[in-house]
Amino acid sequence: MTAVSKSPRIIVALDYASAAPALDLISGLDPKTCRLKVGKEMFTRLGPTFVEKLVGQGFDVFLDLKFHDIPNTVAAACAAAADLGVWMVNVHASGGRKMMVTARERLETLSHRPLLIAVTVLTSLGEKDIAEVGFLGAPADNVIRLARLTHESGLDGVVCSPLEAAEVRPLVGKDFLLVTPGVRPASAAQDDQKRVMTPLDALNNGADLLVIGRPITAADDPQLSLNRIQQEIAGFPGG
Ligand SMILES: O=c1ccn([C@@H]2O[C@H](COP(=O)(O)O)[C@@H](O)[C@H]2O)c(=O)[nH]1
Repeated sequence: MTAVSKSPRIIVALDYASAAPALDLISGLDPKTCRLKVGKEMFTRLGPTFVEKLVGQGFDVFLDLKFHDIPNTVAAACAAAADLGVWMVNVHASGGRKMMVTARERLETLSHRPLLIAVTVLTSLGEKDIAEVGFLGAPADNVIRLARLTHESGLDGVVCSPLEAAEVRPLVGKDFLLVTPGVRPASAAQDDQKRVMTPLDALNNGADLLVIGRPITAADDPQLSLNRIQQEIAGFPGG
């Protein structure tokens, strides 16, 4: 497992329909004070060139494409992501041990090896949702099971909700990254997220990195909204 700096703790999820508003926001950001996430929407619209542009500006870029396929396909996709110079990539833990191990081993052959993490249970899913797709138990039970599997597979961390961070932490040690979307300042709308916590509560509960999108990107003044979140966590080590 690669030791990683947990600071800056905020990863801004750039979920925009075009490059212009994203670049407008980024123009006021400092790579030393926040990281960026490119997800399915922007990657599908703008492709690898957009990702390389952000990397070229000095940002740690989390390419959040949540690969889920047979081991060979996922490993090749992770290697393609690594070629873009990104800081972190992810897969779905439910793709299984062989898939995660194959992806990790493939990345280990490369000169630039991004961090590799796995999604446990999407933060938009609640108890009823996961029962409907056939998962037994509460969301936290499934997060714990998949976090253990991810840890055993030698990955660098997991995506989970901040609600589960305290239960997962003792099972995986301090260096295993807990990357948490489902983060909402107290005044923000919950949107389609079901398992949420405020930024400061998330860190106090054991989250390492906070993925925050709409509370920043959909705000009237995104920069102000980000500044407020940064102030909220400023007293937390590395915040
Ligand atoms: O379980 C997950 C995994 C990924 N995400 C992604 O994080 C951001 C959250 O955006 P908000 O606007 O702050 O809700 C988004 O890009 C998701 O694709 C997640 O929310 N939950």
